[in-house]
Amino acid sequence: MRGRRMPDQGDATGGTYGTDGARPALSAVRVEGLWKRFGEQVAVAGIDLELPAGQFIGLVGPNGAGKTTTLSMVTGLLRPDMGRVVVAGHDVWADPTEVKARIGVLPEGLRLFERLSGRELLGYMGRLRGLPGEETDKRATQLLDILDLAGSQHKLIVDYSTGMRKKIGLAAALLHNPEVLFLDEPFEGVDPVSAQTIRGVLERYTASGATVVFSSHVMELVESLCDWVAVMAAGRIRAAGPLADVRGSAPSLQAAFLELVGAHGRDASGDSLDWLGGNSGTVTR
Ligand SMILES: Nc1ncnc2c1ncn2[C@@H]1O[C@H](COP(=O)(O)OP(=O)(O)OP(=O)(O)O)[C@@H](O)[C@H]1O
Repeated sequence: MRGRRMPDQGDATGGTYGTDGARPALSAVRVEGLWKRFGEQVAVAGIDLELPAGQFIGLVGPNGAGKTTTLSMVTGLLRPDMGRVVVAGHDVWADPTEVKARIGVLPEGLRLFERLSGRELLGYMGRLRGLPGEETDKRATQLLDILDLAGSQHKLIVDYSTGMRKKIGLAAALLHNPEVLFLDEPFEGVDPVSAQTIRGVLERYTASGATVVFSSHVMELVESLCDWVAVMAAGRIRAAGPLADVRGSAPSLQAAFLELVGAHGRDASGDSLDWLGGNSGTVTR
């Protein structure tokens, strides 16, 4: 079986099963019957999902699949139309303070305090999280150092590059040592050296028992990083489970993904783009 193939209607029970079929004792996130509609557009169509704790989890899907909307609802940034989310044992909407103390979030299009320096931002986040000043300073120094931001720590965030913004956002999300870290496209705009650094930090973090949930389009990255994946398309979960189970007999996660999301019939080698390229001739009026 390939992972857990989800039925087309959003009525799966959402359990997570290991390859031996055993149910793990702990789940970091439990999603039940989650729906979100924007006008006529159904962004998330009744998903059920249980994400195991202590794993590196990838949420993958094509553009518009509903990944950001799902992560926003799971992290308490967007209220669902229907459904329930439990993170680290607490209901996200009934018990938001408990949940927010236990999670870190790096959202898509992260808004930062542009007129603070990177170091000041971490100082501010430490206070917000109730950390003692000395502890904040120690952690900030280590994070800035490992993320190669020490040289830019006194620069204003407005002057940071895209990759530097991702890294300072990640540092801010990790500062309070959350149980579960949610990252929306964390590697977008990040150079390969920084990506390797971020990867090292996250691997170390999950090795200590914490959970990372991240969304990405980059299958090679997901395949090399994740222990567990959920594939989403058109607002529904198409498959979820340990990476090897979801990949099944396909040669790569990319191949399995294309099959799962039904990306057939978009072959660009036909004549539908016959005007594109050097041999197409010029348009005459
Ligand atoms: N605020 C909004 N208002 C209206 N429609 C929205 C809004 N947010 C998302 N949508 C729609 O909901 C659907 C899911 O969008 P979402 O951003 O969750 O997808 P995604 O999987 O994160 O896509 P991408 O990989 O391109 O970022 C899309 O059709 C999108 O147009």
